[in-house]
Amino acid sequence: MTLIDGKAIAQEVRNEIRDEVAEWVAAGNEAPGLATVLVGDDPASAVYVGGKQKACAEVGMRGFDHRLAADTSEAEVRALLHQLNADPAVSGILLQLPPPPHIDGPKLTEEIAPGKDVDGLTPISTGLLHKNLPGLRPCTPLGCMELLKRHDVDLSGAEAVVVGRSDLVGKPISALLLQANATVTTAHSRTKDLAEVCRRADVLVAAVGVAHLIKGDWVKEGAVVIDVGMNRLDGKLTGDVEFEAAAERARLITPVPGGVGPMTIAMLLRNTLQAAKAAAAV
Ligand SMILES: Nc1nc2c(c(=O)[nH]1)N[C@@H](CN(C=O)c1ccc(C(=O)N[C@@H](CCC(=O)O)C(=O)O)cc1)CN2
Repeated sequence: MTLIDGKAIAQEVRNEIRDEVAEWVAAGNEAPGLATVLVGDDPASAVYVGGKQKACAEVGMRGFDHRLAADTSEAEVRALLHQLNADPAVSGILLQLPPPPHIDGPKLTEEIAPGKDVDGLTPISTGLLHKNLPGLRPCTPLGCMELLKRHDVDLSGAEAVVVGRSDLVGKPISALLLQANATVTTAHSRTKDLAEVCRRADVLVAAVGVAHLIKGDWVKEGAVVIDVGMNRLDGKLTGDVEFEAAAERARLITPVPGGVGPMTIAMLLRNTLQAAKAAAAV
């Protein structure tokens, strides 16, 4: 079994982006700018947004860090998103999820201009993804695909099973795997005999958000296992897969932490650079 070191691969990607940004700026262009919008004081979200802003600075991008009080109204967040849409210094915008309960995160995300949608979550980006047209793709699914690519996993004709159907991960990763010519099954909470469905996977992606739901003996011998889960169990961060038991059967497997998670921010930087370049081309 080989461990997929997401932390190291994310660092490689970040180094590549830093060089590309330097080249872009040396050619006379403005540095790309990323605006993050965080509503409320969820501690995990604050850590993720802090990580995004820090990563931005490290690769030479400009950061616009908007932190709004937990009782900010939807109308106020919408107004800020519109202001950022109109700001030429801002190449990419994201609304950190989940927002407080009185705010409809997915609905407000729709207010982000498609060209600045670096989370790839607006209906326009979703349409472009499913049509396989150029556009911005969601960061975590992109990160999973990058891990598979950097480990030379041949997806053509492979049986891929994705457990989870969220807009953030499950649905877009299923679409990306299909575009890479895998035979894709999207499983979910109503799937009958989930164990048997998982056992046929050459590539198993767990993105369901339930700690250790995927048992070791659900993993086919020699499979590649990508664990997107990020669950707190007894104060410890853990994935959706029973790691030790799964690792005995898998050929390649991501750990939690240190697997898919760090790739999310690396891919966000890549999307921001892509958005800046696309904006300059029009
Ligand atoms: N607007 C968005 N909101 C959320 C997204 C997103 O892509 N866009 N994804 C997640 C949170 N997230 C980024 O926002 C994120 C999650 C995890 C990591 C990460 O590096 N995890 C580390 C462990 C960190 C820890 O100890 O807590 C790892 O897995 O090794 C980065 C970003 C939901 N919201």
